[in-house]
Amino acid sequence: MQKIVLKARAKINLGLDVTGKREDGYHLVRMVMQSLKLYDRLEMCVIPEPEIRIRANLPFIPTDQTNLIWRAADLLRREFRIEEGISVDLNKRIPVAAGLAGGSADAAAALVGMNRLFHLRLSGEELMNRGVKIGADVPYCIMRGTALSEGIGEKLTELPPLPHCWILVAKPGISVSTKGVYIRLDEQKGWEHPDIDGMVRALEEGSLEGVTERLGNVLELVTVPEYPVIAKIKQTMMEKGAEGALMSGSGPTVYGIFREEAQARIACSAVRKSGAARQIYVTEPFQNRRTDA
Ligand SMILES: C[C@@](CO)(OP(=O)(O)O)[C@H](O)COP(=O)(O)OP(=O)(O)OC[C@H]1O[C@@H](n2ccc(N)nc2=O)[C@H](O)[C@@H]1O
Ligand SMILES: Nc1ncnc2c1ncn2[C@@H]1O[C@H](COP(=O)(O)OP(=O)(O)O)[C@@H](O)[C@H]1O
Repeated sequence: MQKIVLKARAKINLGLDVTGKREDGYHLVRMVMQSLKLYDRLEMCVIPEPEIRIRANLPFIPTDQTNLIWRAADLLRREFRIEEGISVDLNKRIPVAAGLAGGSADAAAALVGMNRLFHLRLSGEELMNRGVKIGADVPYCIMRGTALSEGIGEKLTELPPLPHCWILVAKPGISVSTKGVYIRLDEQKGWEHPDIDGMVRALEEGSLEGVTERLGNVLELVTVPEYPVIAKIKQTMMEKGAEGALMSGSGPTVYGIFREEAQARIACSAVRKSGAARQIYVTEPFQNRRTDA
């Protein structure tokens, strides 16, 4: 049986602005997205039984229909009337419910895997159109690299790569609901919008400083007052030499951007010592777009 291995990359939001709301409750966003080298590993193979079988290395990851991998496989199995089943072995390394799009990245990888295993010949764009039915960030997780994300997350524009740097990600041991954070943002009277256009220009100029001085995420307006640990981690990272630090997505993960690996590692030890987070990784931007959907 043919077996394929895929890497599902985590993402961070360098910029996240909310500009409106659709009638179905989804928010209109303007986000600068960046993939990370941090990844989950998926091993996929076709099985004769008409089932979607998922196994995961961590006990708390759902392996039933609520797993986004299951939904991705089911979507293509139904559309293409595939009779065989699929087995997926998930090795999860991306912190879960963290604002790092781990589930969306897994779903994106599963779509790509199904496309290859069953020779469906769908283009990247065709996969992205299906991906958004699973989650707003799935199309971006198919594209990867540095991108501007608009609409609810499905309108994507490729951007020049983030200049090389080191990224420290730290997830505090709290859980926040993405839906809840967006709903609570609606209670805010208005907010200062992050300079997304300026960040795009900085990327075009290849200026890391231009990016780091514009890091901004309006969802922090909801989470930072409620969870002081987020501000605490940001402060520790800044004190240890980060060029900038921000919460990713709906949180609670905080990342810091460093010019040198050694600084990132010192900051990593400081965050660990402070007890503010246990899941902490030093990683780098991942810049390869998916060319082989
Ligand atoms: C906040 C972000 C930023 O990149 O990332 P995460 O924190 O999830 O990583 C995304 O907008 C999350 O995208 P994703 O997690 O794929 O969203 P979905 O599963 O489609 O939606 C979860 C819930 O979030 C809300 N939602 C999501 C996206 C969006 N543009 N507007 C919304 O209001 C909806 O209430 C929805 O029910
Ligand atoms: N493949 C998956 N990996 C992780 N979580 C998943 C997956 N499929 C479904 N989930 C569920 O989705 C929730 C959010 O997961 P995740 O994608 O890691 O969050 P976020 O979008 O905030 O990064 C989890 O609590 C989990 O129950």
